Amino acid sequence: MTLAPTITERLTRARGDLRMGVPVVLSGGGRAALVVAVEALTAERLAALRALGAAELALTARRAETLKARAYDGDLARIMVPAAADVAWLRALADPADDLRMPMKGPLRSVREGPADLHRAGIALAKSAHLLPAALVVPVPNGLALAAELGLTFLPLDAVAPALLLLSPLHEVTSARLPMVASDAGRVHIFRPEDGGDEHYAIEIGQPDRKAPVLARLHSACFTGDVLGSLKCDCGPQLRAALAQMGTEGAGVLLYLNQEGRGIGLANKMRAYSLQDQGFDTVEANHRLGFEDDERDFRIGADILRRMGFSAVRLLTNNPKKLAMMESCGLQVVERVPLQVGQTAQNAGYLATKAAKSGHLL
Ligand SMILES: Nc1nc2c(ncn2[C@@H]2O[C@H](COP(=O)(O)OP(=O)(O)OP(=O)(O)O)[C@@H](O)[C@H]2O)c(=O)[nH]1
Ligand SMILES: [Zn+2]
Repeated sequence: MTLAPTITERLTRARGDLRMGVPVVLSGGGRAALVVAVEALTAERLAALRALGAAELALTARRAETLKARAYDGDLARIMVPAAADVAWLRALADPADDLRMPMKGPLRSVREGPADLHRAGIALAKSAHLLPAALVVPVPNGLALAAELGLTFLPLDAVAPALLLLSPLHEVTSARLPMVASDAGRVHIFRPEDGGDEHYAIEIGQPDRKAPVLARLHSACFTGDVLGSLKCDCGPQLRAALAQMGTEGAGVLLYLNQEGRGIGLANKMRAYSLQDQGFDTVEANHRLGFEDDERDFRIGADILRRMGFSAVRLLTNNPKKLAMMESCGLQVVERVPLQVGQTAQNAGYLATKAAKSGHLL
């Protein structure tokens, strides 16, 4: 039935549901479970969920490590939720904000038996909704009937798992001329993903030759650096220096990718900043929150460049992962153009950590 939402469209709905605290139904391998993001869970919903059965808390192995909980499933841990546990207990396990003030949260008992695929999908969904990567999972006997009865989004795992890995196709919505400080000959293109996710922007300077390597920059959104002039990172100066170099050369493309906080979203980045004020570095802070160092999908940048007609780039970056990803997406990187600007007393530690732990080139 062509009017029914596709699996990708249902995933987008599911992200909205999770952000509101509404459970979704995940089903696969003859099992089904209600899944809700801990960050948005209310006491009323928790009570209603517990009336349906025993709950398990799915956390990433990164978060479990800080909590000293066993992660029998490799990349994640399934924590048994005691009968007396309330929303505050669950939140404290999901959110590291008070870890140092209240380090003893256990003893935590992890589930060892049975598959973790529904839990894994729940965590992936919470991450993609830019919520803390923690999901409450309540097994139910008949997921499809329950979803129909309660009007919940129903997600079959065999379709969801591959869809979560796919890059949603993007298309250009519109473009317009934009004279800028860096160049009079600017044009902003808006690209929209078909899955209803965040739009991304391409800022084209001049009229770059599609047959020659283009001076290109993949810039990830940084509200604090780009807009507020934060001294904690180098994003704002990098943004302006990249545009200035394109202006001087007369041609280039800067992609402004809405992947705030290396893909974890602004709220989680601010949580990471609070942890950094407690003494953790940029990588440790991500891990304590349950994220990997870098959750960005650089395929988006390669896809947009290709759609604009480019096949080779001179890439402005210090990040070797961006170079590797461009190449693996079929874009030839003929040159890495270093972009070292904006060093401050406040970001020296941040830049040193990126060089030491994330392989950034100096
Ligand atoms: N999670 C997290 N994100 C941060 C932090 N500081 C900056 N960011 C984000 O990191 C991203 C910076 O991206 P880029 O400018 O592409 O930096 P990069 O990966 O170092 O690569 P190049 O600048 O190309 O060398 C932006 O999305 C920022 O919002 C932090 O401490 N934690
Ligand atoms: Zn920044």
